[in-house]
Amino acid sequence: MSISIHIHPQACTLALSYVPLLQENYPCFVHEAATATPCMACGAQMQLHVQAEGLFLYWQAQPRWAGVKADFLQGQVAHRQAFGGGKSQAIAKAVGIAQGIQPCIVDATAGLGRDSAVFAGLGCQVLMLERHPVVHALLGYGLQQAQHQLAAQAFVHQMQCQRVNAGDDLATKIQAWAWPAEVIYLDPMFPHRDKSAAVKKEMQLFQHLVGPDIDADALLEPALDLAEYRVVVKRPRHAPCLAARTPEMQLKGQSCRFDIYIKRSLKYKAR
Ligand SMILES: C[S@@+](CC[C@H](N)C(=O)[O-])C[C@H]1O[C@@H](n2cnc3c(N)ncnc32)[C@H](O)[C@@H]1O
Repeated sequence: MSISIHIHPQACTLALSYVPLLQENYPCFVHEAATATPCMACGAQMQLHVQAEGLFLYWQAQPRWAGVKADFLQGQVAHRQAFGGGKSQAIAKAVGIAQGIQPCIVDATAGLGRDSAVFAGLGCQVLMLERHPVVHALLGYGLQQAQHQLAAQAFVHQMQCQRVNAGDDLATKIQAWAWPAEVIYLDPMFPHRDKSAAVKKEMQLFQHLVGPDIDADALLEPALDLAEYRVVVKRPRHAPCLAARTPEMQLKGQSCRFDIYIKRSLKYKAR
C-alpha cells in the first residue's frame, strides 16, 4: 500500500505534529499541496491530507469520495450518542454497562474509535489501541482535536489512545500504563457485507488500507488471561467465532453479533 502525505499551506499545527511520527513508521512521500482536493497526479494509492481542519484520508481509486477522518463530535459518533439506544443497545449490554456499572475498557482494535465513543459516552473510561500508523494518526488527531474544543462533551476526556500492536505482549504494556483492564473489546477487520452506503464506503477503504487482520485469532487467548471480568468480540452475524472458541453468551446487533467470554460478574461500583 503506497501512501503520500499532502501538506496544505494552512495546515493545522496539531495535525502537522503527526507527520514526523508517520514518516518514522510508514514509507510515505510528503508533498506540498496547493488545493484542498485529492491530487490526481500523485501515484500513491492513499493520500493523507493535512489541512486547516485536520487530517483526512483519501483513496485514489475513489476520487469522488470525501476524505475519511476520526470525528468525535459530529457524524456517526454524534448520531450513535443521540439515537443509538444508550444502555439498552447490544454493544453496551455486551460490555456489561448497566445502572451503576461502567467498566474500564481496553478497546484493543480501536480503528476510528466509534465503538469506544459509545462506551465513553455511557460513562466508561476507555483505552484505545491501534497498530496501523495511518489509522492511529487519524484517531489520535481526532481525539486530541475533540479534547481541545471547549464545547467538547465530557466523554472525550474519558478516552485515551496508544499506537501499539495489541498482539505484542499486551499484559506488560497494560501494566506499565497502570490501566485496569476490566473488559477487553476486540473488533478485528473482517470481510464486510454491510449494505449501508456510508459504512460500505469507509469499510472498503479500511479493508484496502489495513487488510483483513489475519492474525486476529491470536488476540483472544491473551485477552482472556488479562481481562478481569470479560472479553467481548464483535463479529459479523454469520462469521465463525474468533479462534473457533465458543463464547458463554452472544448478543445480536443490527448487522453484527457480540461474542461474550465471561470470567466473572461485573459489580456495581460507586464512582
Ligand atoms: C474493524 S476496525 C475497528 C473499528 C472500531 N471498532 C470502530 O468502532 O471504529 C479494526 C481495527 O483494528 C486494528 N487492529 C487489528 N489488529 C490489531 C492489533 N493486534 N493491535 C492493534 N490494532 C489492531 C486495525 O488496524 C483496524 O484499524
